[in-house]
Amino acid sequence: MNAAPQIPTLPLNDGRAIPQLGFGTWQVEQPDAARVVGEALKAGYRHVDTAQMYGNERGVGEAMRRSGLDREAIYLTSKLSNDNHQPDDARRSFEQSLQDLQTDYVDLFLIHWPLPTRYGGDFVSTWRVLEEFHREGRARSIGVSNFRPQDLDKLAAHCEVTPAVNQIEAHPYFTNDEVRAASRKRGMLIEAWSPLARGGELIEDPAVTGIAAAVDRTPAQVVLRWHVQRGDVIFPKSSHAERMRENLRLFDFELSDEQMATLTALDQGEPGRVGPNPDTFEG
Ligand SMILES: NC(=O)C1=CN([C@@H]2O[C@H](COP(=O)(O)OP(=O)(O)OC[C@H]3O[C@@H](n4cnc5c(N)ncnc54)[C@H](OP(=O)(O)O)[C@@H]3O)[C@@H](O)[C@H]2O)C=CC1
Ligand SMILES: O=C(O)C(=O)[C@@H](O)[C@H](O)C(=O)CO
Repeated sequence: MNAAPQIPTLPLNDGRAIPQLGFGTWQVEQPDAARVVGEALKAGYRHVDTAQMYGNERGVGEAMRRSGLDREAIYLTSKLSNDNHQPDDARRSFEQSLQDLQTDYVDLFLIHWPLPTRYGGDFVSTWRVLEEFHREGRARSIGVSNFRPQDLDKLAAHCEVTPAVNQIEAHPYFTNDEVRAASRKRGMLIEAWSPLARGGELIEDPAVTGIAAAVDRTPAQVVLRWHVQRGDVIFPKSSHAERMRENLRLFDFELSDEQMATLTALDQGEPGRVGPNPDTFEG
C-alpha cells in the first residue's frame, strides 16, 4: 500500500473535514469494484464516492476490508437511491448500504436527486430521516446532490440540519455557477461531479491542451487543478491505474489567474451538461 499523497482537506459546516480529492465509482461495476477501488486505495486515494444506485457498494466494502487500512483512514460517501425516498425505504436501504460497505458508519450520506415530481416532490420527509442517521452517528455528515436553489430554500424552511455539501455537475463546459453560488451562500461545500466532463471532448479542447503544454501537465490534470483552485471537492473516476495516479498529482503545480479565466470562459451553459438535468431527472 502506497503512503497516501498529501491531499488537502476542506472544512464542512458541521465541524468535520473532507479530503478535497477522492475517487468516483459510477460505472465501476460490482464484479470489478473490489479490484478497481482496491487499486485506487493502493494508488493513494483515501476518499471514495459511491451510491446505492451504482450497485457496487459490496465491492467498495470488500476493497476497504482487503486494503488493511483503518476504517478511519478512509472518507466514505454513499447516496440514497431515487427508489428509496419513502422514510421506511430510506431506513432499510441505509442499513443495507452499511452492511454491504462492511462498516457501521459512512462519513457522508446524500439524497442523490431531488425528484421534483416523484413522491409529490417531498424530499423534506426524506431529509428528516437523514437527520436521524446523523443524530445516531451512522452518517457523520449529511448532504444533498443535484439540489436546485428552490430545493435548498425548501430544506432551509423545514429542516434542522443544513446540508454539508451539494454534489452537482460542474466542469469548464458547464460551470453551473448559479447553483454553485446559491449552495455556497448557504454554507455548503460544492462537490463537482463529472469533473472531467466524463473524459470526452473537454480534455481534447485546444484551450485545455494549450494550457497543459504550457504547464507541462496532462489535460486531465489541468481541468482537475481548475476545480481545486475553485475550492470544490472532486472525485474523478478511472478504471486504469495509470490514470488514477495521474489524477492524484494535482497539488504540486498552479494555474495562473489568466489560465483559470480561460478555462472558466469555456462554459457553454445548458448545452455543456454531460449528465441529466435535475429539473426533469426522476430515474
Ligand atoms: N451525484 C451525481 O448525480 C453524480 C455523481 N457522480 C460521481 O462523480 C464521479 C466522477 O464523475 P464521472 O461521471 O465518473 O466522470 P469523470 O468526469 O470523472 O470522467 C470519467 C471518465 O473519464 C475518463 N478518465 C479518467 N481519468 C482520465 C484521464 N486522466 N485522462 C483521460 N481520461 C480519463 C474515464 O475513463 P477510464 O475509466 O477508462 O479511465 C471515464 O470514462 C462519479 O464516478 C461519481 O462518483 C457522477 C455523476 C453524477
Ligand atoms: O452517477 C450518478 O450519480 C448519477 O446519478 C448519474 O450518472 C445519472 O444517473 C446519469 O447520468 C444517468 O444517465
